[in-house]
Amino acid sequence: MLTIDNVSLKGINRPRLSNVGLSLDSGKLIGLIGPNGAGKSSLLKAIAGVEAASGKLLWNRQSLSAMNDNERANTLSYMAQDDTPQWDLTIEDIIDIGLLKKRLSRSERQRRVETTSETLNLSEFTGHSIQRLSRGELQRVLLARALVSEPELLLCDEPTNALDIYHQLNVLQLLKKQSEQGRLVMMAIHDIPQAAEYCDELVLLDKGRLVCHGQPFEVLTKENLAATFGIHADWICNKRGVAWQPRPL
Ligand SMILES: Nc1ncnc2c1ncn2[C@@H]1O[C@H](COP(=O)(O)OP(=O)(O)OP(=O)(O)O)[C@@H](O)[C@H]1O
Repeated sequence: MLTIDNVSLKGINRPRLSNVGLSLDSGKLIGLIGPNGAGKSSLLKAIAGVEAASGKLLWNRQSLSAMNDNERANTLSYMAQDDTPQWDLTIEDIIDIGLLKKRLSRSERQRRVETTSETLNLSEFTGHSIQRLSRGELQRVLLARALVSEPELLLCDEPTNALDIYHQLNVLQLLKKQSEQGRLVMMAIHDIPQAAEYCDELVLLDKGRLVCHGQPFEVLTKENLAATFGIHADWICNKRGVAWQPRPL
């Protein structure tokens, strides 16, 4: 269980996070939603320890900030938004970085890198330099680097934003599966219908504040969508499923 207690992070004109408090259970896929600048990335960075925030961040009652590098690496993985490594390394080298702090035999490392690579449809790029990949291919490599250590807590900042629709669905199903295996998976996501369909719970942020946390139907109310995104959205149910029609207020 992740406990986020009164977490704040300073910004330039206004706080990036203001007294955010949440309890999130393992075994769930959590979607972080909110408009640009709401604080989604800031919250993921604070949990990952990339940014030093005030307040408490506890993983199973143990302080994340008190963990040493090895303990942290054995607990969580963080996939940043739009990370662009400049090194001329192969995709296997990059995925293997996710195992740097794990004490595994060479063969076990190799096995895990291969399996994760296959899961993300990256096998055809074996031996390729990451400098020759498209943005979407690179995004899948960076997700593989986060997944390969099989972390209890997986933090992904917009893991699908550069992907084609096939790979978006593949990654969402994969993250869902990770949560079903007992992990806590948190992802920032802008696609509201996908967030509603795949996530067990949503966390709606706006201007660094927590607006609402709950099941998708509890969070995606007309009032919340109007107040945070400035949109009016009708959810339409018909024989083909559920669609939504957003328009500016
Ligand atoms: N390093 C930084 N120093 C100061 N302020 C920052 C920094 N990074 C981001 N901010 C500000 O903090 C606020 C929250 O940014 P954050 O990146 O967390 O938003 P977000 O919800 O992830 O947005 P987006 O949907 O655009 O990715 C924004 O107003 C942003 O301008």
